[in-house]
Amino acid sequence: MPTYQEIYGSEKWQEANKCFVCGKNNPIGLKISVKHKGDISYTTFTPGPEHSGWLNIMHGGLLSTLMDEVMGHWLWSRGAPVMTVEMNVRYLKPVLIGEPIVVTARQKMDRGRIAYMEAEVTLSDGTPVARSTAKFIKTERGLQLEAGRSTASAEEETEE
Ligand SMILES: CCCCCCCCCCCCCCCC(=O)SCCNC(=O)CCNC(=O)[C@H](O)C(C)(C)COP(=O)(O)OP(=O)(O)OC[C@H]1O[C@@H](n2cnc3c(N)ncnc32)[C@H](O)[C@@H]1OP(=O)(O)O
Repeated sequence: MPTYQEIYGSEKWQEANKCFVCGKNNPIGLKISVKHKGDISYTTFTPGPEHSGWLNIMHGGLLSTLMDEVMGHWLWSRGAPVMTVEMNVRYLKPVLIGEPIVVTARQKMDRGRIAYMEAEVTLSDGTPVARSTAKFIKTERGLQLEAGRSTASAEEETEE
């Protein structure tokens, strides 16, 4: 089986990437790009009406999705293929439709197989609007599932 670097690092994958958040070729996706600087990863996003929950307010689930993604990219881009196992989210202020936001993530602690991450969403003037802490597990299980194996056979796989 190819390594995750071979799959996810290749141009071919960039084309095939159907990730709802970062896939450039997902027609209904958010199509964000995550950047990395020092010990943080970040992205920017401006919600449109299609990202609403309450009228004129960005859906909170999408704020969580963005934080999950940027925390995930922090780890992937630093050599750890991971899956999210836990997330806690605090919504501080509503984000209005059309209001640009910045999503930033960093690692709090690396404890072997589990990475403890934190993320924050701010408005462009720096006002915090949401925060998250999360745990990610280092695993290539998602890749095994992607390669067409069943969940049951992936569960039998112990070497990672
Ligand atoms: C080349 C670079 C390209 C870069 C460009 C690519 C970019 C690409 C970016 C993608 C960014 C994605 C961002 C979205 C990320 C998702 O959306 S991931 C999808 C959502 N998450 C999932 O689907 C996970 C579902 N859960 C599972 O599949 C399984 O539960 C898991 C996580 C694989 C764990 O399975 P398992 O290994 O059988 O679990 P288990 O034996 O119970 O636990 C293993 C160990 O972890 C511990 N553990 C498990 N859960 C927890 C927990 N919640 N807390 C603490 N410990 C825990 C256990 O205690 C155990 O510890 P030990 O006993 O070994 O000491």
